[in-house]
Amino acid sequence: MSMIAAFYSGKSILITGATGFMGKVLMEKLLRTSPDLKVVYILVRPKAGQTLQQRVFQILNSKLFEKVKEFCPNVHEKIRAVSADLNQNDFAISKEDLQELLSCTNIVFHCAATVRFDDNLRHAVQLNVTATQQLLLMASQMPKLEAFIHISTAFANCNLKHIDEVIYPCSVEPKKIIDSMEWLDDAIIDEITPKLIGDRPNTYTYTKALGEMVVQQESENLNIAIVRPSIVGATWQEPFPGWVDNLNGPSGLIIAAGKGFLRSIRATPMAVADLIPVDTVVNLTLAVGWYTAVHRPKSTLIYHCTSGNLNPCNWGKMGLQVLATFEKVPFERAFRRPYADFTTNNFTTHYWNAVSHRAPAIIYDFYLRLTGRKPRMTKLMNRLLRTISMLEYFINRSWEWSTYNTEMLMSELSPEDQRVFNFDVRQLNWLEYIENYVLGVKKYLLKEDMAGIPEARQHLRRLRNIHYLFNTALFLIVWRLLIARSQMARNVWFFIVSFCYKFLSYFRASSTLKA
Ligand SMILES: CCCCCCCCCCCCCCCCCCCCCCCCCCCCCC(=O)SCCNC(=O)CCNC(=O)[C@H](O)C(C)(C)COP(=O)(O)OP(=O)(O)OC[C@H]1O[C@@H](n2cnc3c(N)ncnc32)[C@H](O)[C@@H]1OP(=O)(O)O
Ligand SMILES: NC(=O)C1=CN([C@@H]2O[C@H](COP(=O)(O)OP(=O)(O)OC[C@H]3O[C@@H](n4cnc5c(N)ncnc54)[C@H](OP(=O)(O)O)[C@@H]3O)[C@@H](O)[C@H]2O)C=CC1
Repeated sequence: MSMIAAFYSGKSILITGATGFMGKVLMEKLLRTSPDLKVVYILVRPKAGQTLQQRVFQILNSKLFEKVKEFCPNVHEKIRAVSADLNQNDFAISKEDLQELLSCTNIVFHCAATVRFDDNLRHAVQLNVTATQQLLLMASQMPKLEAFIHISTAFANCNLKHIDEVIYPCSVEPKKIIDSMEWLDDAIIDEITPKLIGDRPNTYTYTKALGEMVVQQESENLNIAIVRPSIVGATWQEPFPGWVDNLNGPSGLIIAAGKGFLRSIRATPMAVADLIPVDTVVNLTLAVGWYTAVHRPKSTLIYHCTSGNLNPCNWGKMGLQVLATFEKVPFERAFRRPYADFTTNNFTTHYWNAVSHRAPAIIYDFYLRLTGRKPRMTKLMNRLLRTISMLEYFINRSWEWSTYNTEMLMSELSPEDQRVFNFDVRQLNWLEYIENYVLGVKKYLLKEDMAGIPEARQHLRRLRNIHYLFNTALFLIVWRLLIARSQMARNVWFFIVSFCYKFLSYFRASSTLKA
């Protein structure tokens, strides 16, 4: 019997961010391994014309939750969606709901965040810092609370090269930042943002670091732990391999490369790609919840959920495996044949952006215009290049994260728990994982059917022929222009023609002699 699964039985668990990528997998695993848990409260905001119930219904009826229904047939009854907006005062939770949450919750998993790299500081602070502070305040009023688990990111301190499982202070106190967001206007906030974030690349990593400081300040009153995942990718094993449902991290780039939009990227092939499967993160998080509640460590423990120091793999190897998988399972209706390469300096990056990204987009838009359709490729390409420029920071550097606490926790688990809540990334076979990841992107993100593979291959053959035809035509045009204008080009041309003629004559004569 798994001790961790048994621990969650009969418990009331509060999850924020349960509609997000990680939150869904966390909820699924909890319900599958501890079907006897009392209730999972999830804080959800109504969104895009959908009511709360519709959002939850959609999640519980998705492919991800198919397996859980075998173990927990009454899964709908176990989930209690509470209307809440973390951007609002007191989360805009009704009095009755708040009362229930305060009096019943045993464990809190705080996953909600804005993970956008381009968010303005005000919004990022509101969600990643102020909301965390408010949630901690709520937690301090929960008499039955056993543990509060905060999900941060391994990149919160990406301005450092070696990162330990400790909280590093930011130069300005979170309280001061929170206060200043209330009275500063947007223009001033935009102006001071670069100064505040300093050598971090974006508001996301900065506000996650501030969020950790807020957690630390509350750690005397509460039993808290922090989990810091690195780049979270598709599932490795559970509930099935390759599940992914958003474009964050590598997923969007896999689509862009598979559809032939992304042809080159400024990345360091030898840099460590610190990817971590989402089910590994969830297993560690649940184990941390158990350990924090049962063993009540004296100080707030931070757990790095990273792969680099235990089972490193670099971007070069991953990129090659992504391309190899496209050969086996091509994506449908590609714009160009998938091929992508790394560039390593400014000049080659600009050159390939112009030649491989912008020029084909302009030509295609010209073709769309000619055929009476609305041009869209240049806009899409500009967006892709903007996205890449924001991810570049993370694919051109390597970090070292120590994992003492994570390894200590692994050794504390029973063999059964090590199996059921496996977060030992040393067992991960990267090539197999990446292949499943690409397949998962095709199936669950692009919703493409495997039956369409022959047609996708046929389409790629057509693209190859168009490519050859285009290159030949381009060569002939350039050559014709050169011959018309340059004596040297004419001389080279006559030399080649006479050489070919002599070669053919010799070949014909020798075959006549042999005959
Ligand atoms: C298995 C990995 C191997 C790599 C495979 C890559 C391709 C293989 C090619 C072959 C080999 C050659 C090269 C290989 C090189 C390796 C490349 C590695 C890439 C991996 C990089 C990952 C780095 C991530 C680092 C994360 C560190 C921190 C981790 C965290 O803690 S947080 C989680 C991460 N957060 C994010 O990823 C958020 C990023 N997104 C944003 O900030 C925003 O969405 C935005 C990118 C700024 C865009 O904002 P916009 O307002 O412009 O638009 P919007 O969000 O509304 O979306 C617009 C359209 O763009 C689509 N889109 C959104 N996000 C992405 C994305 N990440 N990639 C691509 N496209 C994206 C979106 O869907 C919209 O589309 P539309 O609806 O059609 O318009
Ligand atoms: N994905 C990654 O690569 C990594 C993620 N992390 C961390 O993991 C955690 C989860 O990330 P992930 O699942 O990928 O992120 P997602 O963007 O997929 O999910 C974010 C969640 O937060 C919720 N949320 C956002 N704003 C509000 C709001 N105002 N009120 C209520 N809920 C809100 C979203 O709800 P809604 O559905 O309504 O938008 C969603 O459920 C975050 O703390 C992130 O920092 C750490 C390292 C890497």
